[in-house]
Parts: sequence; structure tokens; C-alpha cells
Amino acid sequence: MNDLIPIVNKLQDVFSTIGSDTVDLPQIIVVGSQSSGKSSVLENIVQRDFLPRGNGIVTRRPLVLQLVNIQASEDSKPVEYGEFLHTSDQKFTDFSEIRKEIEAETARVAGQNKGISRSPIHLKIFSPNVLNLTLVDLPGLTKIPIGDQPTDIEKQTRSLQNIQNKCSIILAVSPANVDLVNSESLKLAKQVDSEGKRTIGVLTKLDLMDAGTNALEVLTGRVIPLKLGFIGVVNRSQQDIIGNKPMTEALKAESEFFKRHSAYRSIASRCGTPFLTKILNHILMNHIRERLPDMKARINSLISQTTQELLSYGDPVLDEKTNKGALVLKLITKFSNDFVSSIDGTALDISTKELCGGARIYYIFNNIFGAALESISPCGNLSVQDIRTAIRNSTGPRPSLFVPEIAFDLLVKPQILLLEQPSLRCVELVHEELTKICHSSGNQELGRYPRLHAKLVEVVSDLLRERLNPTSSYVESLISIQRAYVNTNHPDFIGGAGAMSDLVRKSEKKRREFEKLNRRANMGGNMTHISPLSGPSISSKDESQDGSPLSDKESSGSKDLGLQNGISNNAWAQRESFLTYFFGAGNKSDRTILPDQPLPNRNGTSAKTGIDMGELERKLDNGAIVDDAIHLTDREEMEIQLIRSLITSYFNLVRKTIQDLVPKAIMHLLVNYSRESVQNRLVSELYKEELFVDLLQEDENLASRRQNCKTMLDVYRKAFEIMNEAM
Ligand SMILES: Nc1nc2c(ncn2[C@@H]2O[C@H](COP(=O)(O)OP(=O)(O)OP(=O)(O)O)[C@@H](O)[C@H]2O)c(=O)[nH]1
Repeated sequence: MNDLIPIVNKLQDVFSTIGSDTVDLPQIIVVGSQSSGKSSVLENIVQRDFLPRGNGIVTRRPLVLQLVNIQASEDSKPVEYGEFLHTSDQKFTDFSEIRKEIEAETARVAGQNKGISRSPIHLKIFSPNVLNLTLVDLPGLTKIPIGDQPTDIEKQTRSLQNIQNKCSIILAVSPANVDLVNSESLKLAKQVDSEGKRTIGVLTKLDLMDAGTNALEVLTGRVIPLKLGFIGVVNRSQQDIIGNKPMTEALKAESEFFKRHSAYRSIASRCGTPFLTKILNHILMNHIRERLPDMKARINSLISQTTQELLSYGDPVLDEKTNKGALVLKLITKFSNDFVSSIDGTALDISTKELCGGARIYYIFNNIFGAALESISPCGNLSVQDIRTAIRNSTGPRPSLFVPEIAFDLLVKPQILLLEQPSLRCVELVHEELTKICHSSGNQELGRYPRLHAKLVEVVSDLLRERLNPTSSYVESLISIQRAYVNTNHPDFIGGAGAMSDLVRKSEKKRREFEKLNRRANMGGNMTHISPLSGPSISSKDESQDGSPLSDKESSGSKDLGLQNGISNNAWAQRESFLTYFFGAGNKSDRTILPDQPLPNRNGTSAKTGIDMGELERKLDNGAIVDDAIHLTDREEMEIQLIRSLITSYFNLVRKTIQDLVPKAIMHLLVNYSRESVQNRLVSELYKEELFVDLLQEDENLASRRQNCKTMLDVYRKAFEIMNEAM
């Protein structure tokens, strides 16, 4: 426990191998503005010339200087030497060589032109003339960039002053010939050590103060209260350096200066470099003693953290002993189990934040696909014109007796086709979902083996892709099947008679309402006669905004919109019952010019209607729908209503079937198939001896992280041993 400084030196050496500052070591850090005399102080402490000197910024990399006291040799010959960490065991007995090595090493990392670097140079000096000390000389605080220095040189040099570390003692060097208020080092020290507990002030250049002035007040702690006090020193002047004034003489001169100076005489024993060295040694020893238990605890916890981290990386796999086949098989099984359990919703790490895996497939079926089908309007895209044209085309040259079945067939099939696109999209969405599940399967274990993971994903993606086409084709044929045969015998289909009686029922109701209104109007003495004739009739202009005269949800003719807009009321005024009207031959109540009227003669306008014959022919030649038909005949209105009612009913039952069958098909052909064959497929594709080495290639980052971790652990263990020896 007597000398703890070598312990810190050893720790410093050990930690320098990992370049880590995870453990704050007790050290003395020399801070000061440029040319304040930092290097001179260090040289005085070592009592040797060994630091680079020159104009401007000379110290450009931190210098960790470990002073080790050794016994003088028996013949009293000097045995002083220096050793750099970067030159391993090379002993530098010539101190001018040490200077050159510092210069070369600085230039190697920080460049030739005044640039700075935070990577430290470690130098050990063994000498009988030094006390054990660890000092760090830092690049001086610089304000204006020169040479290769970056524009933020001030910020950089400040950040280099690693004095936040509570373990460091700050040796704040200030020249006495400059007002102390402007001392950069003291300002900096104050920022991190406001109570002045770990700052020791050094006043240089006392010999350069103006005649008649002195720094006694400062040195006796009456100006700035630092707990560790201020110590005055006198270093060699530039002139002394140029003249190669020996260090021993310089130290003697320094001692004389204090003894002779009228102001400092009384405190001469507490001034000068020897006193500074002694104090620093003492302070550092105490400081280390204080910090040691904390350091030990810190290193202990670092050891357990790093051990944990190392364990998390696992052992390297590719040694001879590893059973690679068993490992590949285990990882394949884990991956496919993950895939399956994600689909089944039995995974252990199920998210509570968002839908995942199988639940998303359910969501696709019910919410996305279901909603898409529901949003299709059975007759939304069929205009009155379309329906009427279809009816006419399907009856050929004769007027129909009954509602033409062919027209219904003709119209309903394209409507069924509307179900195809959402059904195929549903297949795609489930396929995408399965691909996502596959990407997130086995992530934890397989993070170590990126190649194996990539291969597993590739094989499963291929499997899913293979299943995509058959599933889509099957779904397509489900729609084709529905279109192939329109089963008007389906028990859920309203049928012709059903649709008709529905219409009759509603029309009756409507008629009764009109009668009621008329009666009320007559009773009230109101002479206005509400005639059913005044009601609107279906025309292309009557269509609702989406082009449909009927609501989307019009189901089996259950809505009355068709009647309100559809059946012209004069039908009721002129006929006793709808059925007699519909099946009767009489259809003479046309309210507009219609093509089933007698065609006008070829050479001019029709005598009866005045219609332009040429215009009609042109339309016919252009394939235009036969007339502009703003108004429909009553019979046409009825037919259109009926057809709409039939299409809606039939479409609804097909939609229900598709809504039921598509998810079943997808589950069977895509989801369950891949779920059941994933393991086999993976084994047959990847469980091949010749692939094992490649598949089990570790992630390079992980391997290097493991190596780093091992190195750190070794260092921490070594540091722990060193400290155990000390305590
Ligand atoms: N007269 C006299 N000159 C001194 C004293 N201390 C330092 N000097 C001179 O001041 C100049 C700068 O001293 P350095 O020790 O190189 O200063 P530094 O703080 O290490 O400089 P950088 O490393 O460049 O930041 C040199 O010429 C020294 O000789 C002193 O106490 N008295």
C-alpha cells in the first residue's frame, strides 16, 4: 500500500491496450494556455530536457508521462531512461532521442502541420531523480486555428482537456506575468471543479513579472481559494534553453530566486519545482488511495457485464468439435416452428401492440376482403341505358312476352366478374403476410448466422411464390365457375316470380299511398288533384350520383327506391293491376318517342312524330344505342326494375359464396400447404453436408464484437489482479 502510483501506472498500461476510458484512473492533468510553461514544468519535474520545443503549438497529442523512481546504480552512474508504449521494450537513454521520438510519433498521427490528435503517447521515465508520478500533458488551449488545425480548434483543445473525470487532479498552469483573471487554465478548472477541491495552481514566469509587482497574494491563497493551493515555479527562459542551460543549474537558480526574493523569501520552502513534485506525489498517492475501492468496484462490475455480453455472443461454432449438422437441423426446426406458430398465434413473443401473423390473415379475410366485396354495388355500374339495350338485344326483332332471361344472364355475368379483382388481391395480401412472417421468424437465434437466415428466408419465399399461382388460378376459377352457369334455381335466388310479386306488393303500397293523399287533398277542399301521373319516371337523368338509380344495398328488390323513381304512376292510373298490364299486349302509354313506334318512312321525317329519319339512321350506323330515351315506356320501366331486382338478388348470393370460398381456398392452397410443408422443404433444400460450413458462417460483426469483448475481459481481469495486489 506504500506506493500506489506504480499500481496506477500498471493500470494505465493495461487499459492503454484497449484504448478505453471506461475506468477513470487517478492522474494529474496539466492544463494551460499555449506557452504558459507546461512543458517547462514537466521538464523541471523530470529534471531532464526531453520535450519538443518551438514556436506556436508544440504539444499536439496528449502525453501520458509516468515517472518511476528507481534506485541509483552502485557506481552512481545515471541509469535514467525512457520507454514508450508504442516502441515496446526499447530503452531510450538519450533524452534527445526521446524528444525526437515524441516529435515523430506526434507527426505520424497528427500530421506535420500543427494538427492535433486525441490519441495519447505513453512515455515512462525511470530515474532516481523523480518521484513516482503520473502526469498528462495536453495540447495547450488554442483560440485561433493555424496550419492544418480545424476551424473549431478551440472547441477541440477544450474537449481534449479530459478533466471532467473526477479522478483527475488538475494542474492549472498560469503565467504570473499575465493577469490571473485571464488565466485560461483556471477558468477551465473552475468549470469542472467549482469548489476548487482537485485543482492545484502553478504560477510560472514569476521572474518575468514587472519590477515592483509580485504574486505573494496569489501564492498564499488570498486571491483564488484553491484547496490544494498555488505553487510558484521559475523555469528556464527561452534564452536558457537556447544556451542549453543544464537542468541542475536551472533548479539551483530557481531555488536561489525564491530564497532571495524579498516577497517570496518567507514562503521559499513552499515554492519551486522540488516542492511541487513532492506535493504532487503526495496528492496523487492520497487521491489514489481514496479512489481505489471505487475503482475496484467499477472493474468488478465491468467484469460481470462483459462476461454477460460475451456469453450472449455464444461460442464460435466452426471448430472441429461442433456437430454442424445437428446445429443446422436445430436452427431449421426452430425457424419453421416459429413460422408455424406465428401463423397459428401460438408464438411466445406475441405482440400486444399490433396484429401479427395469423391474426393479420384473419383481418385480411374479414376486414379487408370482406369490406371490398361489400363495397361492390350489384348494379352500380349498370345504367338504365345498359339494361334497356341488353333487354332489347336479347329479344331480337320481336318484343318480349316476358322479362327476357337472356338479358338477365347477359347482365349478371359481368357483374360477377367484379368479384374477381378483390379476390385475387386477397390472395396477394395473404401471400405478402406470409412472406413477412417468414422474414421475422427465428430472428433471435439466427442473428448469429446471417447466411443461414438468408437461405431459410429464400427457401420459404420460393415455396410461398410457388403456391401463389395455383392459389390465384383456383380463386380465378371460382369466379369463372360462378359465371359459367347462372343457377336461377338456387334456393336463395328471388327468381322471376318472386321479383315480380315483390314489385307488385310495393307498387300496390305506393298506389294506396297516392289514393290516401288524393283523398286528403279533396277533403281539405284543395282543388289541386294529385295525380300519379305527376310522379317521376326512370330516365337516364334519374340516376343517382354513382350512376345507379338504385341503392347499392338493394337486396332482392327489398328497397323501394325503384318504385319511387321507377314505375311511372300513370301505370296505376290506367291499369287495374300490374300483372294484367305486364303480361297484356297493350303497351300504348309511351310518353316519348321510342324505337318500337312505327319507323318513319325512309325519305323524310315521320308524318306522325316529325322525327328526323336521317339522324336516326346515322345513330344506328354508328352503333349508337338506338335512341336518346329520356323517357321510358311503362313496360320498360317495369322490366328494368325487375332485371335490377334479379341481378341484385343473384349477385348477393354469389358474393356470399365467394366471400366464403376464397378464404377457404387461400387457407387450403397457400397457408396450410406452406405451413405443413415448410419443415420438409427446408430440410430437403438446406440439410446438406456440403452447405454446413457456408450456412454456419458467423456474422463478421458479431465475431469481431466477441473478440473485442474477450480482450476487454482479459484487461479487466488483469486490472483486477493488479488492484488485488495493491489492497
Ligand atoms: N523566464 C521564464 N520563461 C519561461 C518560464 N516558463 C516557461 N518559460 C518560457 O516560455 C516559453 C513557453 O514555455 P513552454 O514550457 O514551452 O510552454 P507550453 O505551455 O508547454 O507550450 P505549448 O506546449 O506550446 O502549449 C518557453 O520559451 C519557455 O522557456 C519561466 O518560469 N520563466
